[in-house]
Amino acid sequence: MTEMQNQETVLSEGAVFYIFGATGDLARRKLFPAIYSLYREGKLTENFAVIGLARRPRTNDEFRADVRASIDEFCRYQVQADEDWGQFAKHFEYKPLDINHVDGFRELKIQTESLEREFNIPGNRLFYLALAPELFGGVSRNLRDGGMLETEGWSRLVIEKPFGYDLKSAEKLNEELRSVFKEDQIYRIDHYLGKEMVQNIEVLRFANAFFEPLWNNKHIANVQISMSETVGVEERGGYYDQAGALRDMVQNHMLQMLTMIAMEPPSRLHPEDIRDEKVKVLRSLRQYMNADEVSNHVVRGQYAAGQHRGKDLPGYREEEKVNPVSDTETYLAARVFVDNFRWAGVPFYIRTGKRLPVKTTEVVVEFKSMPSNVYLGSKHKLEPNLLVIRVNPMEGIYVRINGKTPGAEGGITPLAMDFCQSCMIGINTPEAYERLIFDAARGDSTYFTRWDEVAAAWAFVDRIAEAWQGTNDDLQMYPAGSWGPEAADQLLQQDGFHWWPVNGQEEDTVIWK
Ligand SMILES: NC(=O)C1=CN([C@@H]2O[C@H](COP(=O)(O)OP(=O)(O)OC[C@H]3O[C@@H](n4cnc5c(N)ncnc54)[C@H](OP(=O)(O)O)[C@@H]3O)[C@@H](O)[C@H]2O)C=CC1
Ligand SMILES: O=C1O[C@H](COP(=O)(O)O)[C@@H](O)[C@H](O)[C@H]1O
Repeated sequence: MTEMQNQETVLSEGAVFYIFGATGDLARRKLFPAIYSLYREGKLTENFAVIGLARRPRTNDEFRADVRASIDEFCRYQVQADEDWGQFAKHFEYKPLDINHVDGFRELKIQTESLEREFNIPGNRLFYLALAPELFGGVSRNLRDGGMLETEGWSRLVIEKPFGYDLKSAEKLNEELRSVFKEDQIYRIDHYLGKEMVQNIEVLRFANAFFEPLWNNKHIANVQISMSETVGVEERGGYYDQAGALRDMVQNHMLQMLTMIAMEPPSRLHPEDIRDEKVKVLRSLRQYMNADEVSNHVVRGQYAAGQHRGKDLPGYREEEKVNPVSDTETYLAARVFVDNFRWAGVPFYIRTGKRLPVKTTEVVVEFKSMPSNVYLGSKHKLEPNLLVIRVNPMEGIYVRINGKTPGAEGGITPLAMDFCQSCMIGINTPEAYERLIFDAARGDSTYFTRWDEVAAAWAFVDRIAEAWQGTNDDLQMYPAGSWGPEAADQLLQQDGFHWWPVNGQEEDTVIWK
């Protein structure tokens, strides 16, 4: 199924899932727990198998023990009883394989056919590459040359970011994949698109009569997308030092969220119609024409040594596998414009950073203020209405309106209408990877990025990267545990705005009042 959105709630047909990189971090923390959750919820029935692949030797029993340990540590469901575990675990096998050797793929074919017979699976094959992107091309070719794509069912490739380093390398990678798979067989993961509240943006916008008529430059003053993280680069210093915040977060997650906010209503709720509208937004992004424009609109920073909740934290340059004189940005804020009819003149402010005081992802839509002085006198300044979509880790929707101050003569106070989804449903909502693996298996590509989206996002990001090349004049250091460079605040002050909520809070999560 490529065109229509598949609304199937159970994977009735069954499939073999191949986890390339089965001994790695992503498989352990996200993929195995996601598969278990799907099974526990009945979305995967008994007609599935999982084959873990990596170079390290493992017996099937050792592999199943690894999978169990990962579920015990990271899954939102606990394994209930040994019989249940045995029933689930028998679907897992391991094959040691170096992706560079085609012989291993021929053996994999034999193993696959045996599992397909055992579990009554009609030849559907989902190849999940939890591998470094340099290996994607080789795996694809060897899947073809080893006969793995000769099947009566479907074959799909799921790949992780980063999708290239810039537009040129992304094009090359895409050509390698496309020499084996068709575009509609390729599922490019952006895990933010699997998040509950990111998917909710469409519903909020298109299912509520009171948002869509105001959703334009006549009524919206600005949009803010903030993704702040308390963590540093952890053990990913080698990768991150090449990527930085621009490639790690902006090229994918931030621009994807921006497209969800800014896109036109799709003609139908079909994957290609939705993706058509998203790519139009990416193509409408105003390109910075030179280094001056980049420095006027983009702030980059890097964390220095600092403190968070009384704990001393090292600077970025002291992190493992990071170049001690690195200029890589760990913080980025930018003023972005979507130059189309709906959004002309509305700034979209985006910011992301590591080692900030709070872990939170939020989208704030700030509406234009009412002309208060007409009826209140100029001494009253009304606060603007806000719509806040709280994505992560708290999920919810906050709407701020103005109301009469109780008991006071003529007083006006901002009131909060705060829907805390996490408080009502708890953290037991499906994780992004659960949704995305399930969507890929049922052939729904809505929340995966199409090649033209990836290319348009790189074209935007490349201009910034090029302007930064060979100079670090504008790189601002900020203490770990702070809200990043002051220049990011000035970016908004220049336009008469400020970041919401006002910075400086130290709580576990941002508090909206
Ligand atoms: N970890 C995360 O949270 C996220 C990761 N990603 C992306 O996902 C991908 C995987 O990340 P992650 O799991 O962290 O990486 P790891 O380094 O932890 O794992 C890499 C895996 O690749 C296997 N591997 C390496 N070379 C070969 C080879 N020649 N043949 C077969 N297997 C090989 C390794 O196993 P062995 O050594 O046994 O061969 C290992 O299982 C990367 O592209 C990363 O950027 C994206 C978002 C989040
Ligand atoms: O893709 C990435 O995302 C994480 C943040 O994801 P979240 O779901 O925890 O908000 C980020 O830490 C990482 O650097 C980046 O590669």
